[in-house]
Order: sequence, then structure tokens, then C-alpha cells
Amino acid sequence: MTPAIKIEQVHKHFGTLHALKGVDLTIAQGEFFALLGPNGAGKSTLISLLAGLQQPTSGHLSVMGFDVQRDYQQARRSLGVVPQELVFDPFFNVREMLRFQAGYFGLGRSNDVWVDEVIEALGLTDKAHTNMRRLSGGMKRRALIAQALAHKPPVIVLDEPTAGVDVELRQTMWAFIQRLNREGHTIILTTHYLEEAETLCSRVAMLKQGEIIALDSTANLLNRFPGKKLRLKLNGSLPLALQPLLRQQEGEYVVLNLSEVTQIDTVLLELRQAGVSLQDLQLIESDLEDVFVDLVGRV
Ligand SMILES: Nc1ncnc2c1ncn2[C@@H]1O[C@H](COP(=O)(O)OP(=O)(O)OP(=O)(O)O)[C@@H](O)[C@H]1O
Repeated sequence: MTPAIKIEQVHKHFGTLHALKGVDLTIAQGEFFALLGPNGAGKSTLISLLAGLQQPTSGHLSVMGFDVQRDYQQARRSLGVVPQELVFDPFFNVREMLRFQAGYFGLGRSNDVWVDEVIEALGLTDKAHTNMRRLSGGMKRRALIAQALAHKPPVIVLDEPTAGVDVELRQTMWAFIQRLNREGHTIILTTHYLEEAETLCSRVAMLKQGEIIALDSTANLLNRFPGKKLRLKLNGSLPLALQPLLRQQEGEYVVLNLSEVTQIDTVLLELRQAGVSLQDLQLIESDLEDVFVDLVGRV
């Protein structure tokens, strides 16, 4: 099957800055994929190259088999991008804006049913006739998500879609995006909320300084850290014998790395022998954030 996204040896220079250093990435149709990386890693640059908003310095990108430069229109029609920033046309109301957007991709009135479905799914029904200018920040964000979906693209890219949005929108949006994924749409997500990526995405690429440094299924990445963490609040300082297990200090808590659960016995014994009592104890599974911190540093 034609891949949803194919990126081959893509380089991007901004003057002397080498923002993307030979990125290769293939995303199959129907995947729910996370593109993660710290600030400045090159995620947005990669997305704007996919959307044809910028040109690569070298290399090739295609969407649903269409080269983003040679077959620009088909590639662009295959892609819906929810941008990070709130940029919108202030002259239209929500429904007009969505119809206009679909019309831009050559879709006529027959698409209106879909536009209304998107409006409803994103909780915009009450605002359908409100001018974009008059929407609150959260509602504008909903409208921008709707805008990216208005032409029902097979590939949907969400660039930090939940930055600064409330819990209700997150839930509504993810329910709808998951439905679209079940119906066969390919979803690519960039987010700094690693919990979201862990819950939603089956495969992850981690980008650092313009290079992919990890590309694997979410499950395999998590398996790299089979251990658990023990968070302890102590009446006293951590005994010397336990220092080698120390992972980090989190306020009043110390976090220890455990390779197996039975190590808890040893920890408790050492604490007792050192006369240090416990105020609180939590056992935590490793998560995507641990993998991320280990590979690329803090988000
Ligand atoms: N138009 C531009 N001109 C010059 N430099 C740019 C331009 N766009 C991006 N950069 C630089 O390229 C690098 C990658 O930026 P990019 O926005 O792609 O990172 P990002 O991974 O999306 O970061 P964030 O998580 O902060 O959104 C950064 O060093 C950035 O300063």
C-alpha cells in the first residue's frame, strides 16, 4: 500500500542553521503516529515541508504517494494540518470559513454534511454563525481543528493541538480524532504532553537537533525501561547504601530506580537499619517521559 507519508533524506538549512539533517521517515496509512522532540528539534519545520509551505534544501517528501513539490495540489489535498498558532481569516463565520476551506480543495455542497458533522463533533454548533473574530481562544482552536478537517483529508497532522486548551476540548477532540483514525485516517501528532502520545499513538519518532534518534513502536520504547520507580517521602536523608539507586529528587520526595519489585524489601530494610522512617511510598511504572528524558533530555 502507498505510504501515507514518505520522507527521504530531507535536509533543511536556514542560513547557517542546519535544522533538518537527512530525515528519513515512512508512515503507513492508518497509523496514529507521534513526532516528539524538545523545542527547536525541527518538528514544525518538517510539518511545514510536508504542507508545502517551505521547500526542503534537498530530499523528497510525499503525502499519499504525491510528491509535495511536483504534485503539490494532490499532496496538499491529502493533508489537513492543525497549526500551532491561531491564524485565521477574520471575515467569515465558522461555517462559512469551513465551506470556503473545502471549496478551496475543489469540494462543493456535497461536502456540507461533513462540514456540519465536524462542527458538531468539535462542539461548535452554537458558534457556527459566529464570526471567527469573536470566538474565544479555545473556540478559535476548535475552529482551526475543524478547518484542517473540512476537506476530509486522509492524512491529518496535529501540531501541538492541545497546548493551552481545556480538558473538555481535549476529550472531545481526541474522541473525534480517534474515530477518524478507526475509519482509516492517518494521524500524526506532535505534542509536549507525553502522556497523550503514550495513550494515543502506536508508533513514535523522537527528533533531536534535526535528526531522528529513536523510531519504534510505543510498546518497544517503553520496554527499554522495564524497571519501576519508587517515590519516597522520608523523615531523614537517604541512607548511603541506597544512593546508587537514586534517580532524582522531586521536592520532598526522592525517586529511586528499581530493576525489580522485590528490591522494595531491600530498600525498606536499609531504611529501617538507618533509622529513617517513611511518610509516603509510591510505586510508579516507567512511562514515555522516562524514555524521552533518557534519549533527548527534558521536554
Ligand atoms: N523560518 C525560519 N528561519 C530561521 N530559522 C528557523 C525558521 N524556522 C525554524 N527555524 C529554526 O529551526 C530550528 C527548528 O525549529 P522548529 O520550529 O522546526 O522546531 P520544533 O521542533 O517545532 O520546536 P517547538 O517544539 O518549539 O515548536 C530551530 O532552531 C528554529 O529556530
